[in-house]
Amino acid sequence: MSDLQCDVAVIGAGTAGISAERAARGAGASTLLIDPNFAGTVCATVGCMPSKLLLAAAKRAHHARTADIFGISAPPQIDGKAVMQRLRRERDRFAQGVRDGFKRLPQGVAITARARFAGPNRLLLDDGRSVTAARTVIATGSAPAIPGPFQHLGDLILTNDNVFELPDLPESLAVIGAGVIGLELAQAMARLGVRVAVFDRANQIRLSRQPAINQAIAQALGAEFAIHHGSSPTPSRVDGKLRLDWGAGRSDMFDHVLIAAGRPPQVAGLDLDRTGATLDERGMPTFNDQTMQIEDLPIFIAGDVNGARPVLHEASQEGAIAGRNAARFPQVQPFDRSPQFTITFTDPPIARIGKGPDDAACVGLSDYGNQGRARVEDQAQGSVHLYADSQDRLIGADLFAPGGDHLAHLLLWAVIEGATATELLNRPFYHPTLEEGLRSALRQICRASDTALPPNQDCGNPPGS
Ligand SMILES: Cc1cc2nc3c(=O)[nH]c(=O)nc-3n(C[C@H](O)[C@H](O)[C@H](O)COP(=O)(O)OP(=O)(O)OC[C@H]3O[C@@H](n4cnc5c(N)ncnc54)[C@H](O)[C@@H]3O)c2cc1C
Ligand SMILES: NC(=O)c1ccc[n+]([C@@H]2O[C@H](COP(=O)([O-])OP(=O)(O)OC[C@H]3O[C@@H](n4cnc5c(N)ncnc54)[C@H](O)[C@@H]3O)[C@@H](O)[C@H]2O)c1
Repeated sequence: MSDLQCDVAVIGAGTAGISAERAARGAGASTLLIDPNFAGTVCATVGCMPSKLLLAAAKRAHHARTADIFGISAPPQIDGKAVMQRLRRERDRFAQGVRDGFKRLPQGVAITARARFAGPNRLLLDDGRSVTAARTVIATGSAPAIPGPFQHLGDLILTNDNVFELPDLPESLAVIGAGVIGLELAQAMARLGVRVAVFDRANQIRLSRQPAINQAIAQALGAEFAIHHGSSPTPSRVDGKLRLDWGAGRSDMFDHVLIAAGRPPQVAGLDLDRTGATLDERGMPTFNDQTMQIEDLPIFIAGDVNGARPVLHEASQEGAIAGRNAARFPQVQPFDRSPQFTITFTDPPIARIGKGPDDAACVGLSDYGNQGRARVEDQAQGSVHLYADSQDRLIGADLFAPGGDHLAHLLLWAVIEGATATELLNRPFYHPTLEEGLRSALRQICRASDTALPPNQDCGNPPGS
């Protein structure tokens, strides 16, 4: 079979791979983009977008169910088939957009095959062809880990790969893993009327660096569905349904189990040992996170597959850095990376920004349990913890608060700008907004760091702020 040649081969046509190929080609390299499916990215097909579509339906149901507090009664009728149809209709539009992008690639760039290394400059494709590539970008993503006891349960098992294909909502769902995927999908399903129970082997929620926030998450979400900590239940199939046993005689039956127990990098089958890279006990190479280069090899690694920052905007940026550097190799250029930034789209959302409490000289707390605008909207719960250095400069935040996905962006941008609490307090806060709630935390930081409050701003609060 034929041997293909290129300056830069990109393995994996997900978010990181698409971005890497574009950057390498933009920098003048001849490229190949290799993927067995070209079905669309994980984000569009089975990740970010369908999960947010399910959460959006759940939010509508929740608002309708809780409207009576406003004097409005609208008990929701949930048509599970229609919920899943709308999800797939919208999801398919996003996925089609990605596939349309593949059609616009220059002829011959997209290679439909699975690749593995035969050497640092040589790839073998599963259709018998081979590729001689001066440089390669690995962008093969991650895949759900299925704990051993669940591996033989056949159609009772769901992961993010097939849960969005359900024709109808199940009546009951067990979820293994109280992490990001587990809690987003558990809350969505529960709000859509599914009986949900979440199991996690850890003794507590660990989504936040702030223990008080982890407790608040457990309390708030635990009021909507059962969360069993410190448990790795044993599954069995009984009369076509799933039975879970989790010690001390406790057991329950479910229609399905959704596995959300982490997503390890997809490196199996890549034969990375043929690249000359030193691999750790998990088979992972070391790489520079400012250049995405593996050691001093002509090989770069971007996106979930490097296991460092497994979220979309990072995959996209890492792909751009890797693709550009692959094209320029050996003149690779380091790029500054932005602070850590993750959002879990529960209601309220959970976010981590920048550095955490261990690096902070002072901490400011805004309690959203009685915040004005949050009360107006019947969303008053949670808190924002802001971290600052000794000069009252913001370095990070942890939050679980209404509007948290938006607040998190403001805070991240303030951290990137190096803004101080005083400077932020000196900016206008419209009334009544969720943003106003941040002022308590900012004022606490000014006091703790012995920095003056802005002299031209009132330090009181308008009613309900
Ligand atoms: C349910 C869920 C919800 C999520 N929600 C969010 C969210 O709201 N916000 C957010 O920021 N992130 C979210 N994420 C994470 C985000 O989806 C990922 O960080 C992102 O998709 C990673 O992109 P990637 O390019 O690294 O991998 P992928 O998009 O998975 O691409 C990897 C590609 O590599 C290909 N491949 C694998 N092996 C080979 C091989 N040997 N040869 C050739 N090709 C190969 C695969 O076919 C695939 O196309 C979510 C993830 C999941 C699972
Ligand atoms: N909003 C977002 O940005 C978003 C949404 C979904 C997914 N993601 C990405 O996907 C990644 C994977 O998400 P995830 O939720 O699968 O992983 P995770 O690491 O967030 O959570 C996995 C959980 O499963 C538990 N667990 C593992 N094995 C277990 C077992 N055998 N029994 C019981 N519990 C077990 C762990 O203790 C952990 O709490 C995330 O790290 C994130 O990067 C992001």
